[in-house]
Amino acid sequence: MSLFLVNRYLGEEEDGSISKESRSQALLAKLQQKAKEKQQQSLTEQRQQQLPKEPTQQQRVEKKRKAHKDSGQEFLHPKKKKKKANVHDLDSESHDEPVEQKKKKKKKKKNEEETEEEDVNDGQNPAGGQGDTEQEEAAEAENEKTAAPAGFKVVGGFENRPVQKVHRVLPQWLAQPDVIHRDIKNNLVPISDLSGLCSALVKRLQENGIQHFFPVQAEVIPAIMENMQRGLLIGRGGYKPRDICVSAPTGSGKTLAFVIPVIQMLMERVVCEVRALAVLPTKELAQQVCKVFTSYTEGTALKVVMLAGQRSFAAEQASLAEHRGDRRRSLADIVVATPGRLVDHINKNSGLCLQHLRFLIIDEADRMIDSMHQSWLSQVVKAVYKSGSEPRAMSIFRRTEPTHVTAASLSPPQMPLQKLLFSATLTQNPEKLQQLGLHQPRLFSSVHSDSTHKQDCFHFPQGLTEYYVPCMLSKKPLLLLHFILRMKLRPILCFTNSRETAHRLFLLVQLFGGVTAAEFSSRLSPGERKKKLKEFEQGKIQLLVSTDAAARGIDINGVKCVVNYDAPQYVRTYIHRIGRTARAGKAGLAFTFLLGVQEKRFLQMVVEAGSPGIQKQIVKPENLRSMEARFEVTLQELAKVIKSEKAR
Ligand SMILES: Nc1ncnc2c1ncn2[C@@H]1O[C@H](COP(=O)(O)OP(=O)(O)OP(=O)(O)O)[C@@H](O)[C@H]1O
Repeated sequence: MSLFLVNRYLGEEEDGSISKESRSQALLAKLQQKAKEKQQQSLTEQRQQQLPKEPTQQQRVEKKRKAHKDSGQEFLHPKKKKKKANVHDLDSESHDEPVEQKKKKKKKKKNEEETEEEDVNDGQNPAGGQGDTEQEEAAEAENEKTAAPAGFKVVGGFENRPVQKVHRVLPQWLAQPDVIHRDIKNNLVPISDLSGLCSALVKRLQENGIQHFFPVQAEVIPAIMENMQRGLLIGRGGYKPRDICVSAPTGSGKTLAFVIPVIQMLMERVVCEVRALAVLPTKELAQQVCKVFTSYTEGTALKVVMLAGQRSFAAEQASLAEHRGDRRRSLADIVVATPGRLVDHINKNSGLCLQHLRFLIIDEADRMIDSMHQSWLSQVVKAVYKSGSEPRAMSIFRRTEPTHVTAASLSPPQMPLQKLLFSATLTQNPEKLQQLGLHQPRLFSSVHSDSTHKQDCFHFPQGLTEYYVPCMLSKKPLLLLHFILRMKLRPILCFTNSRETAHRLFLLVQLFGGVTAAEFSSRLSPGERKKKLKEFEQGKIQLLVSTDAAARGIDINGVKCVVNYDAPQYVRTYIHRIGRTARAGKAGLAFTFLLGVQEKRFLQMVVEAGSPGIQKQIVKPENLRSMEARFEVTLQELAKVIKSEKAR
């Protein structure tokens, strides 16, 4: 039995009498005939396509007939006219003068050539017309050039259109944030107006001199605490609470906006477990936030531990948990950490258990997003959803890693993990924020950005006055000395772009004399840095020359003036640097020294970032003259000091 039946096409006549050869010839002839037909069809199609552009011969004749009628001249059909012209030429040839004859001969020859061309054109002109005027001839010649050779389709008609600008459309949560007032002084809210705060916390606030909440605190604290009625274990209505993003100016009080509600919500906890984790980019910032947490947990059972590498790993480990036999007992409710050290503790299984984590606070969030390549967040999330040692039946509030929201995924009650993001320069780039895996985020912002707004526009502290000082490179140190010694602007926090510049400038000012100065950079140990900051805050140091190590988040009381000795390259750096002054609604001054070549770009950058206005401050050369001689001597001394430093 055959499995397959193959039918072959044998042509229309399935006559076995016809030989194979003649059949194939017949087929070939048929195909050729079809190809010819197709060719002709495509030719007629092309002609038809061009027809609307070119009037038909009949239309042209009609048009001419009408024109001649209007002018009262005799009308001749183009073909007849051509014939007549030829006859006339021949006639005149025999009667004209010899010179004229020559000319006419030449002309005739030319005409003949042209007629030949026309004939060729006629043969190929799809419209089939014969040009009467030179313009028509030119047009037909052009047609000949562009007409497709038979059987080919000419591809074309492409234009160079300008590319349309793509307008950014922000997701609704980013485009329509809960607005925070920028004006602190006129929008203070008495602490008694905020319900839900326990009396111990209110008392602590008052002891720290806080009678009113700043606008950011008045908005964000209730938003974090709105899940409180359900306790820690389930979000409102059984749903996972929304993550919260806060973008508010430098010095607007963002730290207390998360410290207060987190403490309030953890206050009622029964078992000590790590339930809040605050991650900050630097040791100094971790220390600062840890200090605030410690201050407000005083008198409560809550314990705060810092993991930032200030102490040895073993010491940090010991502060996290204690082990009795095979039982582990957590010693920390709130952990404040830098990402590197945190990952170390997670990986080395040092006793840090994050399975009960309720709040993940990401301060200086935009900077933390930039450090996402360290994958600290994915490690934290992994540790949070790690299955515990307790039996499955016991863990009623067992956590599963978040997936798509479905009825099934929502049905078992889960202890929620809520992310709280804070920054003065929070990115509005949804792609970047997406990296944080936010859950139905809610944005609080002092910048109301509609969807068409320029990307990343920020608000500056209201009490801040910005200046730029045009200067020459060689005069920069003198300018700084002029600001401290003549204008008596102190204390000054001065920023340079490198630690070498910071060091030399510090040495120079110290050698010049008349002012107590210090440097703040990675040249110093963490202990030394801490000491310098303290002395600066206490007024023992009048000029602190720093790298960007002190640009972000550092809260130093009483900085009246910030000087950008080196212009910052990025607008975020500028905002954070100048944000070390004019904090908590106070006034402050910011000066930026600009070389001629830097002016245009810098000013444009600052205006685009949303600066309310930066003013020009000119320091006349004669104001610096009296210090110049001393300055020259100091420079020589500086060279010696640096040489000896290098030798060492
Ligand atoms: N309600 C308040 N009343 C009085 N002072 C306050 C209040 N809230 C905060 N402060 C003070 O304001 C200063 C700035 O606060 P904080 O450091 O939290 O600002 P920030 O918004 O985090 O700034 P940055 O963006 O620079 O980190 C601190 O010295 C803080 O003690």
